[in-house]
Amino acid sequence: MTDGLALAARGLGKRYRSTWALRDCSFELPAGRVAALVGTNGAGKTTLLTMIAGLLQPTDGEVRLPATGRVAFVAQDKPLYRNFTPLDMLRLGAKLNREWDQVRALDWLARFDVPPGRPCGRLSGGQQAQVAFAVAIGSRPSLLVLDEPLSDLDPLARRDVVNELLTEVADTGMTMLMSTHVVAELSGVADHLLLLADGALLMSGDVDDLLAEHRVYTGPRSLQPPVPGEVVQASHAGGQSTFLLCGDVAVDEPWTVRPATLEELVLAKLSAGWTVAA
Ligand SMILES: Nc1ncnc2c1ncn2[C@@H]1O[C@H](COP(=O)(O)OP(=O)(O)OP(=O)(O)O)[C@@H](O)[C@H]1O
Repeated sequence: MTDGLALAARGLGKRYRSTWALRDCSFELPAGRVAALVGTNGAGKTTLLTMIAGLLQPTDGEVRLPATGRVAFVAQDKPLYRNFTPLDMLRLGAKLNREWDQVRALDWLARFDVPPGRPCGRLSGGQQAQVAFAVAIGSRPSLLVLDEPLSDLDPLARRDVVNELLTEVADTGMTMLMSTHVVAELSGVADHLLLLADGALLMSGDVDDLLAEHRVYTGPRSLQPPVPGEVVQASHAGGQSTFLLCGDVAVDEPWTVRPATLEELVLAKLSAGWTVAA
């Protein structure tokens, strides 16, 4: 496996009976990145993350991790032992992991005001999520894999958890891969993107590179874009046309050109993916 990678997937696929949940998925994730796995419902996000965590056997292909790589996985339903207290969960984490950072795990519980001695079954959904994060952080992973990590949290807790996770990445050099379908939450958070639709990888790469490759052209209504390039999305309203193109070419008035936002790019790619699949 190439140095500097946190993860490489090659031809990865998973079939449930006759249906492929994920097919021919190949990508590399550089170490130290905050990567977002974005996709529609049923796109195959959980399937992919579970295979990366080693909890699900691929039908095809493989996941490669560095020899010293340690993966922590926080599943979407964040399973905990209901009768265990958060402190019990940390004790269990310390027993089950070769490396364990009790200070970081306790800090996480304290930071989010989780009562350390109350059974997990009597904690709120958001507090239970924080216990799962504390256990994952305590295990000192080189790759932290989070499936819809923010779904149980209120807007303030979402912001705080994202900030704390980014601090962990900066402090420890770990890589983070998190799934979401809330594209608006990614801006300023993710620096790497994996986009899935209908079991296929539509796009992957550094966010800055992907944004640099795409432009939005707006001008008078026209069936064709004003410059050459792959049309990711075209829309026409009134007397005006807008094209999101893969390519960056100067354009003459009355056309204007501007960079695409991450949200525009993701939504355009997902709509195009669905059109192709239909
Ligand atoms: N155990 C299973 N048996 C059969 N089919 C499954 C199983 N798990 C998932 N699938 C199917 O595989 C596809 C991908 O599911 P997956 O849960 O990976 O998607 P997802 O992107 O995580 O979806 P969501 O955003 O709704 O959580 C779906 O069509 C789903 O119905």
